[in-house]
Amino acid sequence: MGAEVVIEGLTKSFGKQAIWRDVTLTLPPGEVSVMLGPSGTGKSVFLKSMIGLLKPDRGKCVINGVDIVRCSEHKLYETRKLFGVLFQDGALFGSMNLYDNVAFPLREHTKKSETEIRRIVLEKLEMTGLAGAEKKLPGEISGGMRKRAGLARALVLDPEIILVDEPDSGLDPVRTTYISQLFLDVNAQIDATFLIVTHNINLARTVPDNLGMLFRKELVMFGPREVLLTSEEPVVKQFLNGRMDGPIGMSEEKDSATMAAERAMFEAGHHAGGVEEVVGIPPQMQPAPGVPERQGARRRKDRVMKILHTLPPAAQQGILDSLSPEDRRYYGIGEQHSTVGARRGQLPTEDVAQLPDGGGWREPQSTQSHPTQRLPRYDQGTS
Ligand SMILES: Nc1ncnc2c1ncn2[C@@H]1O[C@H](COP(=O)(O)OP(=O)(O)OP(=O)(O)O)[C@@H](O)[C@H]1O
Repeated sequence: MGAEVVIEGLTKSFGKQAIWRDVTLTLPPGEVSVMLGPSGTGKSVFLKSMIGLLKPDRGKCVINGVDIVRCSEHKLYETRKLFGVLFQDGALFGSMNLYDNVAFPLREHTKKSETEIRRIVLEKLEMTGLAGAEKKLPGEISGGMRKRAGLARALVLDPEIILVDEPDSGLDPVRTTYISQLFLDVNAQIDATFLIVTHNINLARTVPDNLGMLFRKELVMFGPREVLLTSEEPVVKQFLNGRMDGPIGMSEEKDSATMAAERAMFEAGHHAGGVEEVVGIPPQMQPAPGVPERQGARRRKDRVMKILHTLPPAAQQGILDSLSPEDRRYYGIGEQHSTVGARRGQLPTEDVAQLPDGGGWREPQSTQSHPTQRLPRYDQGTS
């Protein structure tokens, strides 16, 4: 199973320029999470901070009991081995063929024989759909293949956590969907914890278990996908619909005068961009046929069912709607709970979290106090 990553109060600035502050979230083990955010909000800085390539000013990032913000160089070096990172352009060595690129971490960080290295490299190339391409140079292949080769290389040391920086950059929407499918297939096969940073709306809507968003130098929200996909928070709605109408401006946050002037313009009929406003929760992409079931998805279902009553009503409804008849029986959800609105957004814990004895994913101690970080609490009878 992938490692859990617990981030608390993480804050980063460069000199006087604050990038983000007090970021608190937990990446649940083996689940796929996506961090959204307008350009320049520090998503890449966030990834680099998680692997200790940049040093946050304060806060914690704890992996397997090691806080990588404060640990020794030796511990940091050891903990980094848990990560596989897929950089935007694949970060391949241009002069090496794909085989040598993928073999590189094994030759650098292990004492494995060339026979063993060959077995691993060919397995990872196969897993990423690159069997037969081992002699190609990065310059001879498409952007999508370069990304898949970068992913193959990220996989050779059997990572527990995979970080992906803007997988869609330079890819068309179809290739972006193919690489998304690959992430889910790989997740199903190795059960690693994934964090993908992106501004791709389709990917955000259909791929992750959890969604977060950085804006105004803060984590606006982080929680189960259903929470952000049904959120009424203006910045989240604007971003997920790719429209001009909202707090996000051309280069950064809009001031209130600009926002009011633009609002008047849109109300007068000017197109705010984007297509029709997309509402609701599209089904999540699944591993391809023949690929094992995602263990992370199974644990995630248990986890969200336990915190269901703390989530906003629309998110509760979305989660209930996604349950199969077997799931409903397993969690003890009766027909009377098919409409959350009828219960004014309050599902009593005893009705929604009847996990069989000893079964189900145990929520880690550290996350119990913030199942959906930075969200207002919704268990106060909000209708
Ligand atoms: N090493 C650095 N030194 C100083 N400033 C930096 C450094 N790295 C990043 N920044 C600044 O941090 C801010 C956030 O950058 P970052 O690349 O993380 O944003 P992003 O959200 O990933 O953007 P995009 O979506 O456009 O890739 C930018 O203003 C950038 O100039």
